[in-house]
Amino acid sequence: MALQSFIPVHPDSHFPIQNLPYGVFKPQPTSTPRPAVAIGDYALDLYEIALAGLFYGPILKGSDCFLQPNLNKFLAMGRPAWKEARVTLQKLLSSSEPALRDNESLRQKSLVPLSKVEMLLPVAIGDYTDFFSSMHHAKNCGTIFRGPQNPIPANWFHLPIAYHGRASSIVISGTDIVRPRGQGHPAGNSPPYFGPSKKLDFELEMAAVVGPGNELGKPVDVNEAGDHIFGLVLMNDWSARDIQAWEYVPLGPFLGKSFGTTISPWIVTLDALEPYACDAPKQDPNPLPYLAEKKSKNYDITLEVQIKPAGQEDSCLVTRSNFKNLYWTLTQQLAHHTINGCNLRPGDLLGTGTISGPEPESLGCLLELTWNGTKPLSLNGTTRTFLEDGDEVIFSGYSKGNGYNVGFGTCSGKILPSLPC
Ligand SMILES: O=C(O)/C=C/C(=O)CC(=O)CC(=O)O
Ligand SMILES: [Ca+2]
Ligand SMILES: [Mg+2]
Repeated sequence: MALQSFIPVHPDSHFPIQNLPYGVFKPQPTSTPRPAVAIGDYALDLYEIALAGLFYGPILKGSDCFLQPNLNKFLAMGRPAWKEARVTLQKLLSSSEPALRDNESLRQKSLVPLSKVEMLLPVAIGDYTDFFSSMHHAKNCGTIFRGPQNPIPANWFHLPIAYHGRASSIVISGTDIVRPRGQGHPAGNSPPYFGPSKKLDFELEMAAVVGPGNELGKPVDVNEAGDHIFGLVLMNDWSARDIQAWEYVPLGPFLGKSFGTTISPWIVTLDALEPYACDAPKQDPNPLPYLAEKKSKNYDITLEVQIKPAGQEDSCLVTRSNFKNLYWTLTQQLAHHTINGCNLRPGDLLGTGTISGPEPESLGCLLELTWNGTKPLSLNGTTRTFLEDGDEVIFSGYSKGNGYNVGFGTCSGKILPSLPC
């Protein structure tokens, strides 16, 4: 019999007791931010649980890590603390445990309906890096941007390629995105144009939230890199393809990406995802020893993108992919990031890169789905090449258990018109 909570959880919910993802919320507009885990339709306020003395384990007893306005302090404590918290919270919320179940005043204080809370960024993100780890995405983008001869760069099979993103413009799901303005790729010999992007896109990604991190000059071993990853969120690396195509040579993405990146509010821990671990694809050629792992692991997480055009009641599914499509693993990404001595810090965000699968219905962005705007998609009676003002893009992700989902909720954002030129 599966573990059950005393709080009723619908079988379609993303937040059963097997999940317990971490977020930060405000119970009321004037309250200070508080760490929480999601359970069914509620946020369990960890500030109240800590004040009530219910974290009784040797690491978390008396700790102020849940009295903070973000999760950075808890993340810095590492996997032993994360495991202890999970054991404590699964016990506290289980149907057989009276401590919270039978304490009405604590239940009133600590269980807040999700429909009433404002979710915030769960961590203070010091640095954000975005990888490029799906081979299907690399091949399609290479073909579109550089032509069909050698679409995948020679270095791609030897190292997880990445660019440094902009942490300041990472926003929480539900935040509107203003269409960026910029210089667009000129056609033929004409000069570049300036104006609102005409090729605004989403990128279906996930991102790893870094735990303890490493000291400057001390790389993380690839076989220990898992202990440096607290969990995963959904991420939309919004991309202006016309700006990107013109600016990216030779230093990579800049203003075509840095106007906004959206993440989902609940961090699903690697411990909750462990039952969905699967083998990563075989790598050929073998990576260099510092990237060769004893066990190369992905996760079976279904990922979906819906677009809801302005004024329409219903959203329309535009793609369905899976995290297991990634070629470079999270642990290889993290080890590679530190191999030169670069230090990662608690709360840093590592995007996986766009997660495209092999099938035409599993491509992770409109650049690929519409082949750079040449093959429009049909959407509930209308069509799309790139995003239009008023479009809302909604990502969701989940792993299916026996009678429940370990899910990520949604990651959404709506496009607002650009500023006047
Ligand atoms: O092929 C290129 O030049 C770049 C493609 C991307 O947009 C890269 C990116 O953001 C990484 C990714 O999402 O996979
Ligand atoms: Ca990206
Ligand atoms: Mg971005």
